[in-house]
Amino acid sequence: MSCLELQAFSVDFGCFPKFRVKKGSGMRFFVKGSAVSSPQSVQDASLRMQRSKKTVRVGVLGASGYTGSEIVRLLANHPHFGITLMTADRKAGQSIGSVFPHLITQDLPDMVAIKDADFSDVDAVFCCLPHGTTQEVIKGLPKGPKIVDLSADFRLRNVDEYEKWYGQPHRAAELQKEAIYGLTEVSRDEIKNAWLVANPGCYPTSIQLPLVPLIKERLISLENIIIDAKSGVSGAGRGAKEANLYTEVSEGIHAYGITNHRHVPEIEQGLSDTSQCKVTVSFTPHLMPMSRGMQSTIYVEMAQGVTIDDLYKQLASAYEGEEFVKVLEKGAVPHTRNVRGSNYCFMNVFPDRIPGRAIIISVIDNLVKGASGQALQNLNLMMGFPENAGLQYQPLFP
Ligand SMILES: NC(=O)C1=CN([C@@H]2O[C@H](COP(=O)(O)OP(=O)(O)OC[C@H]3O[C@@H](n4cnc5c(N)ncnc54)[C@H](OP(=O)(O)O)[C@@H]3O)[C@@H](O)[C@H]2O)C=CC1
Ligand SMILES: CC(=O)N[C@@H](CCC(=O)OP(=O)(O)O)C(=O)O
Repeated sequence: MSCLELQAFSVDFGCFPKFRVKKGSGMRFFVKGSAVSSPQSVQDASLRMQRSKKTVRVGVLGASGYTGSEIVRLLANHPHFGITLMTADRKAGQSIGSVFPHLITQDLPDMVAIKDADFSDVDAVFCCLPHGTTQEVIKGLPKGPKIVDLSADFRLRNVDEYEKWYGQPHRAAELQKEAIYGLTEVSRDEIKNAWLVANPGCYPTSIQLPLVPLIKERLISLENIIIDAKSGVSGAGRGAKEANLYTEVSEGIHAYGITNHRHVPEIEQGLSDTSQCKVTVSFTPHLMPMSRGMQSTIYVEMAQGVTIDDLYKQLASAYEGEEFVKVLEKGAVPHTRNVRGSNYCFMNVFPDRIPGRAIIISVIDNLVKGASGQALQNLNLMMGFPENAGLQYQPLFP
């Protein structure tokens, strides 16, 4: 079968992706990116795709990492998004199943290096790369695909702040102006019209979701906000680091980034935008001996005359009708284990024993609502699909 015949064959089946002959690898047939041995199996795979009715071609950059693989897991049940491109760095050339055996049943293209990626076959991209690398990669992409960037590279509007906190100059300052900060429940309308969304960090997501509605209604003081936050180790990514060895993180917890964690400016940017004046916070993250999960315990002063009931009512009304943010019944304590593997944020507010103060607890799965789940929520909006498409996973328990 010639290339032309192949193309005609693909048009007959009227589905994506088009059959491609992999560059430099001789004549092989590729359907949904995976090598197949004969036109008959091409036909079978094509029919499978047609039956799946997926219409949006998605690229996952950094599929061999934790957030990238979580995107792959979530998209397995997505009604409209199908993966046509996956990239890796050290693991380029490998299949997703060989790098992540829990994904072995996924019929997907092998991962390629970004320099070998064919972006003509994608309508949307999830960029799951380390910050710094991301700016260069996104700057170099062809115009067209919508992009959700999971890294921190486009989150801070002020590029000088980026340089200060990330220790390197911003290398795509012109694109920064076009990026929309993607805290879905807060910026839904802007996200719908964006082409580049900066997905929030995991800590900033768990912190801003409860604080934004309270600050908006001026129910808490903007001073003395104290945040004690805890993260599972997957928050640090899959790359091997001595500090993340089992022996270093098990059977104990420790604080890190005290007074200088790079999520501080992101949290302060979001809270200052809400209040229209400069908000500063005390933020201390901790590493917990668990693979995923995040809790933020936030200590605030209530505004003059405000009661704990006012805070509770405001949170309940702000998130009434929201599928992924739940204010628990009064007195119920949010647990990270109750949101594991899901896109939920559970929160609640408690009176402190010191009059006038309140304690807010917010939990998420750092890899889902804190990263890939929220990223998918955002891309659903950007592509005009229901926000919950592919995200209706119940939490894993135990
Ligand atoms: N983990 C989390 O909970 C959260 C992470 N994030 C952010 O999401 C992004 C991804 O994080 P995560 O998945 O945890 O990270 P991982 O370290 O697990 O994965 C990083 C991915 O990027 C690839 N990669 C690394 N360096 C390069 C490079 N120079 N060029 C091209 N590809 C490269 C890796 O490929 P290979 O493995 O093949 O070398 C891998 O696929 C980061 O910016 C992170 O800060 C955001 C919110 C939460
Ligand atoms: C446990 C752990 O190390 N967590 C990471 C934060 C998670 C994350 O990846 O945040 P960004 O998207 O902003 O990079 C950290 O503290 O740097």
